[in-house]
Amino acid sequence: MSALIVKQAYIPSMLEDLINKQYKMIDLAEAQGITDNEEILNNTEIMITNGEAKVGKDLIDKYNNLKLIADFGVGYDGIDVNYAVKKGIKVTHTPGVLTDDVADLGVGLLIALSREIPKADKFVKYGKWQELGMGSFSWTHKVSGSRVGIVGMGRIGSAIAKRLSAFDVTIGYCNQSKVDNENYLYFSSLVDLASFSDFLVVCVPGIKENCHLINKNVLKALGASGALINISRGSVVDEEYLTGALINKEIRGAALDVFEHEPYVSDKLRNLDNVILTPHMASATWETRKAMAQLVFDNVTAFIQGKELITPVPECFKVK
Ligand SMILES: NC(=O)c1ccc[n+]([C@@H]2O[C@H](COP(=O)([O-])OP(=O)(O)OC[C@H]3O[C@@H](n4cnc5c(N)ncnc54)[C@H](O)[C@@H]3O)[C@@H](O)[C@H]2O)c1
Ligand SMILES: O=C(O)[C@H](O)[C@H](O)COP(=O)(O)O
Repeated sequence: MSALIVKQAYIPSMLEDLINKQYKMIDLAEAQGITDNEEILNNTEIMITNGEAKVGKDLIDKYNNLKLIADFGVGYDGIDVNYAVKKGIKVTHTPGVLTDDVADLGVGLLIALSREIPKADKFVKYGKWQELGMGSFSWTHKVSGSRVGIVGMGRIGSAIAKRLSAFDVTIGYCNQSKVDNENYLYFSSLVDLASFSDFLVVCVPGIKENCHLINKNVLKALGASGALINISRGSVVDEEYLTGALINKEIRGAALDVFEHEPYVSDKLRNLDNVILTPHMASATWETRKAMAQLVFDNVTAFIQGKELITPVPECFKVK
């Protein structure tokens, strides 16, 4: 008999279909992933979840026979990976297959923010151009040749740097280690990187250590001509301070795909016109979601067949 699988949190139906075709999966997502059913708690070997869903010690301890937690997503900040690994439970995620999409959106947001594309679109659609005439839309800011600071030069950060290099920008970055590219300027201080940057693009994981990494000091250093782009995790940015900084024009603007209390976004932030807000959709294309679903399925299958896992969460860098 195949291993018992629980669906702990939201995953797309294409992944459910893949799993259900071959295995038996119990849907606990609607009950917020919690059950008291002894049979499920004693027999579940595989949990499928997403990286933001809370899979902490208490939940892990409820399962007596859990062997694999398969995360639909590259980020695994919701999962207590250290505790799972201590208990001999393996964790997999979906790195790589979503890198292009997240980088594409990051670059798209940067350009849309700087050239004020959403505002310009509304200006034409709502008849303002016809009403006010030629030259009535205010000038925007240039992207080509600017200075871009990447916070976290991993898979996604590097893909953003590569794309932006075609715009002749100067790339600076902070990372846990220097990368092998002499064209990129390494900064050991995030405040110095922010001072250097016209655009600061956040690409680090939402681990505890990175909570409010982008804080008052960093935003002050970014300054009135600087803009923030965040496509990583909402927890990395002090959203309350950022909102004030945007209101007071301490920074020029922000483009955010992720928020501290998703899906809640404060009225203050939503009402600003120097922000672009998207609903955590950086990896949400049909093509990428299909590849992510397949990778979760392949990891589950490798586990069931006793083969090496395809994309285990790296042992060297765990959420504490
Ligand atoms: N918006 C979305 O839908 C979406 C989609 C995919 C990924 N993400 C987020 O993007 C994150 C990055 O993904 P990735 O595949 O590039 O991961 P990655 O592990 O390849 O890269 C992360 C990089 O951040 C660096 N880093 C970590 N903490 C740092 C710090 N304090 N200062 C400087 N550098 C630091 C690491 O050295 C690493 O190079 C994920 O963890 C996830 O949270 C968001
Ligand atoms: O970490 C990730 O991979 C992303 O945040 C993930 O792709 C987003 O998934 P969602 O929250 O849209 O289900």
